[in-house]
Amino acid sequence: MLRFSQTRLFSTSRLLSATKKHDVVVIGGGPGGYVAAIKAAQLGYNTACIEKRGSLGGTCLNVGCIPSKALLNNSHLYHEIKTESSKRGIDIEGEVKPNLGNLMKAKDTAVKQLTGGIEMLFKKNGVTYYKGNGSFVDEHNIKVEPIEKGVEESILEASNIIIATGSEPTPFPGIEVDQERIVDSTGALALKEIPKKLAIIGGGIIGLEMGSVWARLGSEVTIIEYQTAIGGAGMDAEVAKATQKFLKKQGLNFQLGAKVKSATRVGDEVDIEYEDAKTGEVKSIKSDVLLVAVGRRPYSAGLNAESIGIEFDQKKRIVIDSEYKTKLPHIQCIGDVTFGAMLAHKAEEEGIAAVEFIKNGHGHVNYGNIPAVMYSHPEVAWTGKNEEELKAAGIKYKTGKFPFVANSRAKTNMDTEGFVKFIADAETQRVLGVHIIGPNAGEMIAEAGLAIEYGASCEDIYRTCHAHPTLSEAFKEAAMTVFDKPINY
Ligand SMILES: Cc1cc2nc3c(=O)[nH]c(=O)nc-3n(C[C@H](O)[C@H](O)[C@H](O)COP(=O)(O)OP(=O)(O)OC[C@H]3O[C@@H](n4cnc5c(N)ncnc54)[C@H](O)[C@@H]3O)c2cc1C
Ligand SMILES: NC(=O)c1ccc[n+]([C@@H]2O[C@H](COP(=O)([O-])OP(=O)(O)OC[C@H]3O[C@@H](n4cnc5c(N)ncnc54)[C@H](O)[C@@H]3O)[C@@H](O)[C@H]2O)c1
Repeated sequence: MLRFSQTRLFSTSRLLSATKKHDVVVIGGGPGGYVAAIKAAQLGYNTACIEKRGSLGGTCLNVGCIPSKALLNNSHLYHEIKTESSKRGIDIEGEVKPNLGNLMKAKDTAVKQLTGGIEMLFKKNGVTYYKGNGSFVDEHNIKVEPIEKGVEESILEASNIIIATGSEPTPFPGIEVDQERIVDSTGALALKEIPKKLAIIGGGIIGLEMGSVWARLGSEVTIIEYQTAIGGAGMDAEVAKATQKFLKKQGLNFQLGAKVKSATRVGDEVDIEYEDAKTGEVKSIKSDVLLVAVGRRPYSAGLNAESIGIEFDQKKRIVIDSEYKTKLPHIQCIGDVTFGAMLAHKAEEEGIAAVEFIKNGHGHVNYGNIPAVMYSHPEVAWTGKNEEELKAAGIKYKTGKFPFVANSRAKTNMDTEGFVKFIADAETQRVLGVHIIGPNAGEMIAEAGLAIEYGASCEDIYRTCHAHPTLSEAFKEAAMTVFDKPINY
């Protein structure tokens, strides 16, 4: 009934002439949506993906993972060259200075190449790409309002629909983002000059990654965080403490347990007022730029999902069941706009699983083993459980740690900050969680993921031969320390 009454909104002839039929229509071309679309096409479905940004890849490739990692990598190189060259035996004549224009150009090139690459993959796999805003007309029809001039509006009729509309920065009530002096993560990735002073509200992953970038380039960075620990949700408390310590050594300032009351742009400065959550003392600082990074919230504006009865929870997440189905079983939802960690690889996994549910009636994502990586230097990475979670669940565990200062490769690389920490079941030795601070921790954590997925014990890991001299030997030795003694420490 709904379907017929709502299609009357359009003139019949226009609807018929522009209606295109697809087996699967994906709304949103981010890591969740584009992966789902490619997988669906590979499984033989006539598939379309609607994206309104003008380029594929979503938040991650356009204004998230990829541009931030480009800036993190190159600012790290700059900082290393400037501060470490001479002790590594490289003499540099003249001043080493950042070239912000070229730094941004390198970032933009990476973004362009990778987003363009997805368009190629769509072509290769036969996914039809609609550039425009997708909104529900009824339970099976989606209107595409094109972003390009001269392109006709389309109606897509779909047997299966996957919503993957992502997330957006959570606004801070009363603080207006102008993307110049008061910025969100998108603005922080494109500053026109290096701020002398950068204040950041939020000591989560975005705050710490962007704080690292600009501190390396010369900004005096102050992080104002409401909690008494940094790192956001999921970071093991011991790791969070150690992370704060190394970031402090790198020049980042921290105001923890601090409740921001207001931030106002005054000319070319920002006045920020915050309150010590314990004492109530009100303090203020001035900065040239303020980054607001207090989390992200699900995004579904312009989707018209409410009109067809899609259910939302109080946090505006689309409610789904274990097969990613919304209240309407042919409409699934994945990625940032629904439950779980807001991470690109989590969205990708869900994209594949959702399509497999359509095809085979089963799919799989292990939410207990989604790695998280903070791309500071050293990197911070973890997967599985942290100590706090195991204590709360009453599970008996043992921990073991091996520092990179005792690892031969880290030593030869003069890159010894950090450690590998294992958490294992006290009785069975089964690995429950791994938490790493260290060079290339983001790569190393994949080994932990595999171990947890296959139910490996610490012994399974330390009896596996690891090449010498590699950083991964620290991983092996950390596994040894849980129930045995390490060799090199
Ligand atoms: C600065 C920053 C750094 C990050 N770094 C990392 C990282 O290193 N690793 C990591 O795993 N995660 C990172 N993330 C998080 C990651 O970007 C997200 O978790 C991921 O992009 C979510 O994917 P998604 O497909 O669910 O949504 P998104 O990537 O947000 O994509 C959704 C897409 O849907 C489109 N859309 C929305 N509504 C409609 C509509 N009605 N019609 C058509 N199109 C629509 C949007 O334009 C958008 O392109 C970072 C995020 C930020 C902000
Ligand atoms: N490397 C990565 O994987 C990566 C990088 C960037 C972003 N992301 C994802 O993007 C999402 C958003 O990142 P984020 O850093 O904005 O969120 P976050 O949730 O990681 O951290 C937000 C921080 O802001 C603090 N905060 C909230 N309100 C505050 C207030 N009023 N005053 C002071 N502090 C306040 C919180 O306590 C928290 O520590 C996260 O889910 C993250 O997973 C991932």
